[in-house]
Amino acid sequence: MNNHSETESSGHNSVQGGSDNIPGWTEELELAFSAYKGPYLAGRVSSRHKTVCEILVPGAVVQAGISGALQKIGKQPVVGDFVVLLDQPETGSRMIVNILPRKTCLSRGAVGDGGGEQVIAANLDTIFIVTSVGKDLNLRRLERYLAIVYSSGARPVILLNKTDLEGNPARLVEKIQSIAGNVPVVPLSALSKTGLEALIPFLNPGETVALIGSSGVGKSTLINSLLGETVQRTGGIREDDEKGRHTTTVRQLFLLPNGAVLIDNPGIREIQLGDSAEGLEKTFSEIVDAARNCKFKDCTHRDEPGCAVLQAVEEGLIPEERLASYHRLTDELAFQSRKSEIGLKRLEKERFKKIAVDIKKYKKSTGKL
Ligand SMILES: Nc1nc2c(ncn2[C@@H]2O[C@H](COP(=O)(O)OP(=O)(O)OP(=O)(O)O)[C@@H](O)[C@H]2O)c(=O)[nH]1
Ligand SMILES: [Zn+2]
Repeated sequence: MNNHSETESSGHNSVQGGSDNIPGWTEELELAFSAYKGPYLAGRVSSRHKTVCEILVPGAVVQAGISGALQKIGKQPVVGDFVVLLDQPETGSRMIVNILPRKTCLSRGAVGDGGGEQVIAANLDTIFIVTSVGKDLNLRRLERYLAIVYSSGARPVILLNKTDLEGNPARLVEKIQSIAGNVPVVPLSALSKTGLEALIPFLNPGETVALIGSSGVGKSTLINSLLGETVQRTGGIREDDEKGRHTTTVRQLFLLPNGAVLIDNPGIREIQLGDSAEGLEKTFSEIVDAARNCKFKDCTHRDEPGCAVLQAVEEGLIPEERLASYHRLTDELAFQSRKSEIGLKRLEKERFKKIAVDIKKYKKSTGKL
């Protein structure tokens, strides 16, 4: 507990200073944090704004800036991060000075020139991929989401929502299961609150679950149903985001009564395929298995002779559209990594340009020019 100004508690059970410990805190984190002696606090990032983060500390939600040293080395705290705060009672402020080791990491290939990956959220145990009956149901899109989730290290679970609108949900579950391997597929209706009990095994105390899925599939409705109340989703603070646009931010971390944490973050919802090479292999494991028997080691399974994958398609063991989807996603990945490589090269060039200018300045100042 501390005596600084704290965010007012608004009463319901989203994380608003209602928790006596840090949700998701583990013994490993305790150990990592024990290295810090002095006026340090541990906390968890519940939302991220341009320059400040909202942090859950035992019994409160506080705001903290990000230390210059952390920014200098390019370490950016994200939602779900466990962080070390330097408490500065004399100024009444707190500063994030380090990020504790991440267990899992949801990222996307950065857009723009920067290259590299952009981490969106950390320490997610499970990700609910939400889809719904009707026209949102798209196996190819689900494959894409699966690849993303696999590469994050979190466990994927597919939720088929709005089953109240479907006469035969079991048929759809079967269809999804055909591309999902061992990933659980849970039919439910967030609106009529049926089937929610099947989610209990994935909502364990201390575990963190995030939701992804297209707009309109019912993610907000599901969160509300799980929390058993209507959470205010409007009236958030307006603040500049990274692009300098105004966005409405809302509370993004919710604590279930049993101690499970739900994260609903716009950046997570909109995730694109990033650096998911490993994720693709897990998503299309039957293709990877078949590929072991291809004649050429670097077979692309398009038109090579002796391709075991094409053979499996020919024999009807692997659906043609499944291979097409694999090709589409691997092409996309190759394109993105080329793009970020170009971005990195450009960065490098700029860095050298700056060094050259610095040398010039130095020579000038020392009269060597
Ligand atoms: N029939 C039916 N409608 C549902 C169900 N769940 C959600 N809806 C409706 O679907 C619409 C979209 O639901 P939201 O919860 O806002 O969807 P979302 O995924 O949060 O959408 P975004 O915020 O745009 O990403 C709303 O009109 C909901 O009432 C369900 O189980 N059955
Ligand atoms: Zn092949």
